[in-house]
Amino acid sequence: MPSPAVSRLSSSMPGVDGPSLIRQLANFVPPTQPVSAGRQLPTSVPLPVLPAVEAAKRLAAFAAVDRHVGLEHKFIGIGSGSTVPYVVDRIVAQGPEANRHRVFIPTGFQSKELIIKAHLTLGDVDQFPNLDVTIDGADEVDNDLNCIKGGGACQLREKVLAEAATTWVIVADYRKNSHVLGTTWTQGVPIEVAPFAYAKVLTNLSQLGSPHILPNGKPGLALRMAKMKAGPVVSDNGNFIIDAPFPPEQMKKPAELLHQIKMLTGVVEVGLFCDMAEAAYFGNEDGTVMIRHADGAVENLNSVPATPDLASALTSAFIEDERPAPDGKA
Ligand SMILES: O=C(CO)[C@H](O)[C@H](O)COP(=O)(O)O
Repeated sequence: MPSPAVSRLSSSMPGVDGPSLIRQLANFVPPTQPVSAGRQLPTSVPLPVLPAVEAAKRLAAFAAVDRHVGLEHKFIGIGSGSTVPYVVDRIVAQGPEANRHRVFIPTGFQSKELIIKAHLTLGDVDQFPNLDVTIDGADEVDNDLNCIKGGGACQLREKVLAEAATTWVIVADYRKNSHVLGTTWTQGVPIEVAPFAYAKVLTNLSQLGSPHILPNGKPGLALRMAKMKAGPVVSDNGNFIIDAPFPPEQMKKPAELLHQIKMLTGVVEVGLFCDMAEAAYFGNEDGTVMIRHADGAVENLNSVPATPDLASALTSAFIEDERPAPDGKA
């Protein structure tokens, strides 16, 4: 349902319906404040229209920053992936004054570069082990906000920064919103392993139930190989990555599976993040954002403000509570 503002606008523009206007608004990049000694983004010209998935990522990131990065937040974890650059853009748009006394902690090489290029202050988690908030992407998120992460091989640092933060928030596009992990992210649970132990861990994972060939005939359990380099992917920590798919019966209990895998000697970290997220923000194709909270509540935002409003954050269009009724009836 379009917000009142969108309805008013679309009724004054013949031939423009609410959903299409929402889509256009979703593609509008807001004017931003120049950052001292940093890059200066356009102040009035919208950037080129993004493909729907990119626009959805941007909406999710903007909404999450507006809600979770306030003036009082000084130590901020920045995750990895293709959604996170929009998180940094929105933080930069809060202006130099908001960012002057903040320190940003990256989950890997990519986010370190983002922080440096945005002229934000870079720190590391060994200097700042207590973060106010970390915002990160995810490869898939289930009903209980458990996630698969590590598509970019960053899960070790990502989990450290998730645990170090008072609040851990996920930003993603609509394709990541799932009921059972492994439904859309089918290549398996990313597992970081000590290089010399990889063959032993592969054997262990096979014994745990990860198939070498999937039921559809595609390759299953495997050491992740690099695309533009001969040999395996090497993580920012100098380790290898194994991708281990498991049948739905095991993926339905991600915490149990996480503990089983983590107990294998040679495993450094597992890309299953269970019971950690406070909220997941999913940008949708129609320009709306769905927020799923850890307690089961679901909010739908019909729009995201063009510029960050540090005082009042977002306006919730409406709130649906999807928690089961106390008597157990739907
Ligand atoms: O876990 C990750 C990297 O290890 C990323 O957060 C995950 O792959 C999501 O990335 P994107 O925002 O590109 O979908």
